[in-house]
Amino acid sequence: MEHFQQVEPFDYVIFGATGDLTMRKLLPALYNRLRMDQIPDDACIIGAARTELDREAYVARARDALERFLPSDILSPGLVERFLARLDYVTLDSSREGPQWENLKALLAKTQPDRVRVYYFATAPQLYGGISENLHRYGLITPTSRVVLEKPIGTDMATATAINDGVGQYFPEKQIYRIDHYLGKETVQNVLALRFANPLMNAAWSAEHIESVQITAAETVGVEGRAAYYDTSGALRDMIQNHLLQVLCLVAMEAPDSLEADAVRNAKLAVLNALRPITDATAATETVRAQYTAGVVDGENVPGYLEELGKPSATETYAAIRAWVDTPRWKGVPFYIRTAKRSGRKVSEIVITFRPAATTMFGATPASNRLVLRVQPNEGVELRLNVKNPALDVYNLHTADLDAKIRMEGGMPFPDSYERLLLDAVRGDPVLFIRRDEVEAAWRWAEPILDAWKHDKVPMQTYSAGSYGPEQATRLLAGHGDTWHEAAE
Ligand SMILES: NC(=O)C1=CN([C@@H]2O[C@H](COP(=O)(O)OP(=O)(O)OC[C@H]3O[C@@H](n4cnc5c(N)ncnc54)[C@H](OP(=O)(O)O)[C@@H]3O)[C@@H](O)[C@H]2O)C=CC1
Ligand SMILES: O=C1O[C@H](COP(=O)(O)O)[C@@H](O)[C@H](O)[C@H]1O
Repeated sequence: MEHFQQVEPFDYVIFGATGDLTMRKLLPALYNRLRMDQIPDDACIIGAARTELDREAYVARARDALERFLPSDILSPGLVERFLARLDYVTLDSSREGPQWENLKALLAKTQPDRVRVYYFATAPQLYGGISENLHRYGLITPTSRVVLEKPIGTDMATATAINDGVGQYFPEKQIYRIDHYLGKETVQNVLALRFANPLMNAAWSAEHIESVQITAAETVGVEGRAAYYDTSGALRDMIQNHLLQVLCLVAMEAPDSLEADAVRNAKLAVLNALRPITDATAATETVRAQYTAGVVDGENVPGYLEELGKPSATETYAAIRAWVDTPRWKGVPFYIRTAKRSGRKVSEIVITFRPAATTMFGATPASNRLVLRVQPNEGVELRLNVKNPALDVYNLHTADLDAKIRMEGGMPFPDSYERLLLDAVRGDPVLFIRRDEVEAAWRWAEPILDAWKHDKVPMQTYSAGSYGPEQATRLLAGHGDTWHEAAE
């Protein structure tokens, strides 16, 4: 099915319907797709949470959320009413059995039983198994049901296994959609287009021509209202184990046979399985962890992480890792990954540094070609080339950047990544969702790093809020003669 077409009628049940994610991301995303005429008028969206609310009260909350989180120019009163008319709500403690489930059953019984049903778990992951069990107990899992699992899928292998087993007992793997919103980003999907639709790139995409790869996701925000969650997570679990490893997989994988979900997932899995383990013995040389201290971000004084938290903590808000993909294609190529809260700039990007030309023709060695895939903001692709300096008669080189901006038609903003993913679950297209074995392979690599950190094999560094991270992260690259690419303003 074409992705701009209307999807078939569906029932979307959101567990955690009063929460931050639903209000800030899910309802606005669904509204936007209704606005683009991708959601049919007989679709139903049912919120479920413990808070006692009737339908009207929930609709009022949803209206507030749309007004708060969507730009006013896309909020037309008629469309908002059309969207809100699709909503319903059940008060439900989803972790317990009880008569409240019959209310949900009654709402679902209003539509055809063979309609697509999406159960979206936007609540604490410890509840996922119990919700699945209750959906089964009350006969709500149909052959056309799908379940979308929000991150985090565990905090380590054991908890991930428990979550996956809990859900997997009632839903077969093909009905489970583990969301990673980075895969919903257009510019992340573009990695495959750039690599495999351009023979020029494809031919140069290996250790023979590539010297190093950098993957950065830095944010200016701190932990905002999510300190309780974040302090049990930290930068590695929050961003690297999932989002940045997924990006790394797309950069490093072999060409899949097709864009079918399992072909792409198998290719990603092969990369995860080829990641060189980082052990207690190597963690100190291959990883850096740090916490931000007070500083200035976007011209404003901000407190340090520990002050914000109000208690001591060993949770990192910055992580940098030198990873190695042990396949013939990537022999000797470091993959530098870093993520930060309270960084000097919000930027997510992939930087490919090519090996310099082996020529003495121009005197000095020409600069390395560098390809920057700007995931966000200022989405685009930039290629640094060596050209002759036209101001001089002699062959003096300087660099020039080819800069291709990736823009939506009419200058519209990029759709939020949740929009595409929410409807892919309705379409039954899992290609941008994570398979269980990928989650496990990612934990297999990440967990020993977390263990080494827990046992203080790697000292906790600090960095000022508003800076680009600790000095030790600069040294991580300097050993290989590399420097971090800091995106220009
Ligand atoms: N917020 C975000 O930006 C992101 C969140 N996530 C993930 O999404 C999930 C939800 O996060 P978030 O919205 O921030 O969390 P919130 O704490 O804001 O919301 C949790 C929701 O779960 C409901 N809930 C809690 N216990 C039960 C229960 N026993 N039965 C039914 N409903 C229950 C709460 O409602 P009530 O109290 O009324 O029951 C509330 O609606 C988490 O897994 C989180 O890690 C992932 C990425 C980003
Ligand atoms: O999953 C998460 O991602 C966001 C960053 O997402 P982005 O699309 O703005 O790059 C991060 O703030 C949050 O801590 C994390 O849980």
